[in-house]
Amino acid sequence: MGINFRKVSYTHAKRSPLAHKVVNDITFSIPDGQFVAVMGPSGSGKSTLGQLAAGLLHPDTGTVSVDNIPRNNRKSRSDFLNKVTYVSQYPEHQLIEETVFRDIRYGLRRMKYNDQEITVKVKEAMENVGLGFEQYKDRSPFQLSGGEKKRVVLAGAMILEPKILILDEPTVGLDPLTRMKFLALLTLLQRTRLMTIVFITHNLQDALEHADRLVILNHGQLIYDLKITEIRCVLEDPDIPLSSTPLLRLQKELESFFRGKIDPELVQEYKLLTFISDRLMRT
Ligand SMILES: Nc1ncnc2c1ncn2[C@@H]1O[C@H](COP(=O)(O)OP(=O)(O)OP(=O)(O)O)[C@@H](O)[C@H]1O
Repeated sequence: MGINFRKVSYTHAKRSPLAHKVVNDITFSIPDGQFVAVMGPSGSGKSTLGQLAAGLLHPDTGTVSVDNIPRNNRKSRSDFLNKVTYVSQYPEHQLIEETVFRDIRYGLRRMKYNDQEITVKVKEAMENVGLGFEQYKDRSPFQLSGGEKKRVVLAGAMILEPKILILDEPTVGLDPLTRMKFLALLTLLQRTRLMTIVFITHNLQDALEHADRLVILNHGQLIYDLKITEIRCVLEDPDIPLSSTPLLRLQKELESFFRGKIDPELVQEYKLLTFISDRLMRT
């Protein structure tokens, strides 16, 4: 199940002199519950790939399906769209209501929640992205800063608890603490609710610390598809001038204490943290 791309191509501005193929013959799958980081140079087609995965764009050739439901089937399109939530890198494209509260609850309107339940959910979603409920609920989302707008949109996406969450550069504009908390929340959602996360980013450290897999695009083609554990070996090669992330440095430190006991899989943050807490409990 999960997301499936089969020989997918997409051209923006078709039938115009500016037409160019932005996604070129991509085939790949994302299983349920995987956290995939998508990286690549500016203009390489990451957002377009994200919008194709979310069903917002229709491929020129090839098929995109979610849980075996194809995007191009009229009858099943709403089933496809209900499974996926996309958060644009431009939050103003997704703000619609007059207050923060109403904007965040917008997606819940067709679900069967009473007012009290909605308030609890909105409050929790706002707190998860560092927006104080009382401070922000009645403000206009259009009069917030860029980072605050982004947090409103993220809260509105996460409140829906979609099966698949596609985030286009979600941490840009967030302060470091909110960014860390937000990424930890994503990891928690992935683990506890088996949410599939597609995380488009320019931040290698975020990808290394939170994703299971890194997909790299260039000129609309998928040029690398790597497990994060494989990348770690490269980062540790002294001949390659890449500095290790804090997580990798911490792991190295631990290896000196627990020689031979650190599994390479522990590079995934939650596993490393579980390992550390287990050890602390026993000492
Ligand atoms: N609506 C559009 N009409 C025409 N061209 C577009 C449109 N949207 C994107 N493009 C072009 O398609 C190419 C890929 O854009 P896309 O936004 O997918 O790249 P990206 O990898 O996400 O870039 P960035 O990292 O800068 O956000 C770019 O050359 C862009 O100019």
